[in-house]
Amino acid sequence: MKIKTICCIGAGYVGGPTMAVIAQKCPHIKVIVVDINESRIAAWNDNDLNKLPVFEPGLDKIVEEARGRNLFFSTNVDQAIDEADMIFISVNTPTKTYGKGKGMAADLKYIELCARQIARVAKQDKIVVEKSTLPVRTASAIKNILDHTGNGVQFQILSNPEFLAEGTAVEDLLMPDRVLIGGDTSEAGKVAIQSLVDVYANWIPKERILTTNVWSSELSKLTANAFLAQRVSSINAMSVICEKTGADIDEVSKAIGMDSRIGSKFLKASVGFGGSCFQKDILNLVYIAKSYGLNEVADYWEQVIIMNDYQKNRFSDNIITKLYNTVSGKKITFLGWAFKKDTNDTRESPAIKVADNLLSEQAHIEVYDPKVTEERIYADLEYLNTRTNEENRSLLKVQNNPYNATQNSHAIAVLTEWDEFKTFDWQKIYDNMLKPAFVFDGRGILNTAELEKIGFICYKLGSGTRI
Ligand SMILES: NC(=O)c1ccc[n+]([C@@H]2O[C@H](COP(=O)([O-])OP(=O)(O)OC[C@H]3O[C@@H](n4cnc5c(N)ncnc54)[C@H](O)[C@@H]3O)[C@@H](O)[C@H]2O)c1
Ligand SMILES: O=c1ccn([C@@H]2O[C@H](COP(=O)(O)OP(=O)(O)O[C@H]3O[C@H](CO)[C@@H](O)[C@H](O)[C@H]3O)[C@@H](O)[C@H]2O)c(=O)[nH]1
Repeated sequence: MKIKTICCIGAGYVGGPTMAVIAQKCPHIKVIVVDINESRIAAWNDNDLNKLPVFEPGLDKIVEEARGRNLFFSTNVDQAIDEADMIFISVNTPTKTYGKGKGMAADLKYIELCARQIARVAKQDKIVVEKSTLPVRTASAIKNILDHTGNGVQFQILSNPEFLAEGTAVEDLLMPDRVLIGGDTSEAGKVAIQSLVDVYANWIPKERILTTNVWSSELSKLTANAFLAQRVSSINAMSVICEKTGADIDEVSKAIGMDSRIGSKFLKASVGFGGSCFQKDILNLVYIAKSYGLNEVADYWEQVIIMNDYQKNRFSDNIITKLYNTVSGKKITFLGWAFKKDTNDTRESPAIKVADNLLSEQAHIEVYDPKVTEERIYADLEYLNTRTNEENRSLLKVQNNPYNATQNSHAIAVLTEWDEFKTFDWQKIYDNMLKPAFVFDGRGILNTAELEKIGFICYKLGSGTRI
């Protein structure tokens, strides 16, 4: 079946960039991205490309090229469903915050709402593609809803998990390591799989398009994230041993990463992993394992999260200890709030937990992040519910200039690895700080030897006493 019109429900960090790239690479396909969030859609349609709701290097150019030609953003979900031959579901699947599975299972209510809406609206056969990350076997629930509440039309369900990482979304979409498509093994299922293969084949070499059964595809997404997060927790577990022994985590990473069986990627020690996916997906995996009675498997994966929490708390504890066991009334500057560089996304960013810990010790924090807005930072703190909004606003200030943010500070904490931090005038920063001036590099990006020459007292995560 040749696809003429695609609809994507959910214009977020995945739906927006993914559909923009499909539209750019497939000018013969009309792509309509819909969302119930009106302000988000308005931002996707804004003439000022700096106002796109997702910041990703290179995305503005792609949107500029395709928008209005064959890429459209709209709030009219029904119309887009009706028009499309293929519907991607790319809505959020956060961790449940209520009821059974609270704090562990994925909340599938938005997925179910989409399925019910598709069933109600569709008057012709459709291919429904799971783009959201979902627990294994969700496709059967979607199929059930579609078949029982639909208008008698035929639906094929495909799983096509997204592997893009934020900050490199465009690159990842243009040249993915692989595209994974899972579908039914029936004849109709094979036709549906081929239709989606044909879409991607417009720019992706065929050998990189992998097809599997639907359950393998769903489970591969959770598995990939669990393995990636496990590597970060593993290297972070070694970082504390480095600090105790005088080994250096960057040297250890390089030494083990050159072993081709291990590989060099995802071995950068940090203040902890963040982002909307790793924690959510591992908790989901742990929940799935427990639901099958596989407690040892659940405990194994849960340890990845426990280690990550330890790393964030250890970082704030260390700041308190080094600042003579009290940060009360002291100004600490945060460089970075985003969960990684080159994104404005702050979901599960380690900066949030580190800030919360320090604010509970009555520290005064000033934050500088080149892309994250002030409202976002306050919203992140408010969500924790540790103290009132007014208290957060009086203890934490947001600055749009790093030199103002560091003025009269006792200490600087690097929470995100933004490249520009390396290019600051560190002498000027030092001159305007209180002494002794401390730097806590939670991302291992600064040249601590140079900073020490200036006079800073440096803590670099994973770097022990120098012999
Ligand atoms: N963020 C990533 O880097 C990433 C990467 C791979 C996979 N994923 C997965 O992709 C999915 C989406 O993630 P995201 O980061 O894009 O989320 P997001 O929160 O940025 O976007 C989801 C969008 O869906 C919209 N939505 C929810 N219910 C809707 C409905 N019924 N009708 C129309 N719109 C609706 C929301 O308003 C929101 O704008 C999740 O399952 C996530 O795990 C995310
Ligand atoms: O060596 C490393 C690599 C990453 N991180 C941290 O780990 C987190 C996640 O980083 P990354 O995986 O690069 O970004 P995400 O956008 O969260 O992407 C992950 O999650 C997505 C959502 O499921 C998947 O699609 C991607 O394949 C997967 O990499 C960030 O806080 C990073 O700073 C480290 O601390 N050290």
